[in-house]
Amino acid sequence: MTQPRDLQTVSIVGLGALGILFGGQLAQALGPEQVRVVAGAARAERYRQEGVEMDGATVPFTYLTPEDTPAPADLVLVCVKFHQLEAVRPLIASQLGPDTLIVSALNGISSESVLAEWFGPERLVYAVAQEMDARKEGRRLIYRDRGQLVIGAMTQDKAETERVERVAELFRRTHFPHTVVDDMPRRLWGKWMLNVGVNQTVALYRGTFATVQAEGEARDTFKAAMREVLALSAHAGTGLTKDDFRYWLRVMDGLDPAAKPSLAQDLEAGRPTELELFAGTVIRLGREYGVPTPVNERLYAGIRALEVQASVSSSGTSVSSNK
Ligand SMILES: NC(=O)C1=CN([C@@H]2O[C@H](COP(=O)(O)OP(=O)(O)OC[C@H]3O[C@@H](n4cnc5c(N)ncnc54)[C@H](OP(=O)(O)O)[C@@H]3O)[C@@H](O)[C@H]2O)C=CC1
Ligand SMILES: CC(C)(CO)C(=O)C(=O)O
Repeated sequence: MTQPRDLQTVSIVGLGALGILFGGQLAQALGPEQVRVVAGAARAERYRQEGVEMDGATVPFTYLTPEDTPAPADLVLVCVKFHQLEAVRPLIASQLGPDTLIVSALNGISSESVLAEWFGPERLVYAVAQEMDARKEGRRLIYRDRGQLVIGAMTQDKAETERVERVAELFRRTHFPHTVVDDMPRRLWGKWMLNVGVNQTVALYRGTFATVQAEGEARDTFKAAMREVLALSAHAGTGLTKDDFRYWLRVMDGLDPAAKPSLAQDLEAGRPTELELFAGTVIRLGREYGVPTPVNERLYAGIRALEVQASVSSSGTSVSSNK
């Protein structure tokens, strides 16, 4: 049997904060021809005209549409928001050859299962994006910390471990910041626990990371929302412990106090948020396992109300474009 070749070409789907952050680092190491950004015709044309900027320079990507894709990619890195996943399904499909792998940088515990259902579980390498504070403003990436992608196998399956190793080899070769872990289900749930706490609390309090880094009501809410995920984890068999809780608290305390998590960025910009991925999922799982989730219910209601306010105040203007 022939071994799949080393990963050489990467297609980025979703050129936002993480797409630029990750794609920019890969393009620097692999060269612009090897790192392609895939989009529909109108978006691709905008990117070709305007480009995107990281660290004060235009990132030299190759921009493709599904129609002008010359050959499949070795790896597709998915960097859209969860509610944009359905719209980019054909873009991802257009990059796939027999051995193409898919990594999802999305937050939450759902995107990989959706992608596995669409494209086959044998393509997936699970990942968690952590320790960055990135946002896209116009064509520019703004960040203080680059963070890293943590990858790992969800099962003991040898084929899955080999897939993880193929991606790890690419990351080592390109000096891409990453860690390979052997407890990926816990990592996925741990990062989700952090997002449930920090993304939602900062959004509700209309603050920054500083809002939850200081002792007080907001930090208490942040921790209480995370504790509900800890309780769910015992039922889901993902084994989050108090040590995980403390680890993710330290990760959050290390973020730029002046920056904001992605959900707060979306709310402020009047864009749809990933609320369903966070409180929406906590509440649903709470009902399933018989675990009370009052803090997430409060966060859900509060953020929904702010979303309605934001869409009313921006009515008449388009809040997001899927073209
Ligand atoms: N920002 C962060 O620091 C972190 C984010 N995450 C997670 O990573 C994921 C991505 O977040 P983030 O990078 O912040 O999101 P952004 O909103 O910055 O980026 C998403 C990008 O997807 C593009 N897009 C939307 N719809 C389409 C479409 N139909 N076709 C092609 N492109 C499309 C948009 O491009 P355009 O701008 O051209 O419209 C947009 O910029 C989320 O799940 C988030 O929770 C995880 C860790 C950290
Ligand atoms: C917590 C954080 C900032 C990751 O570093 C994040 O995941 C987000 O902004 O969605």
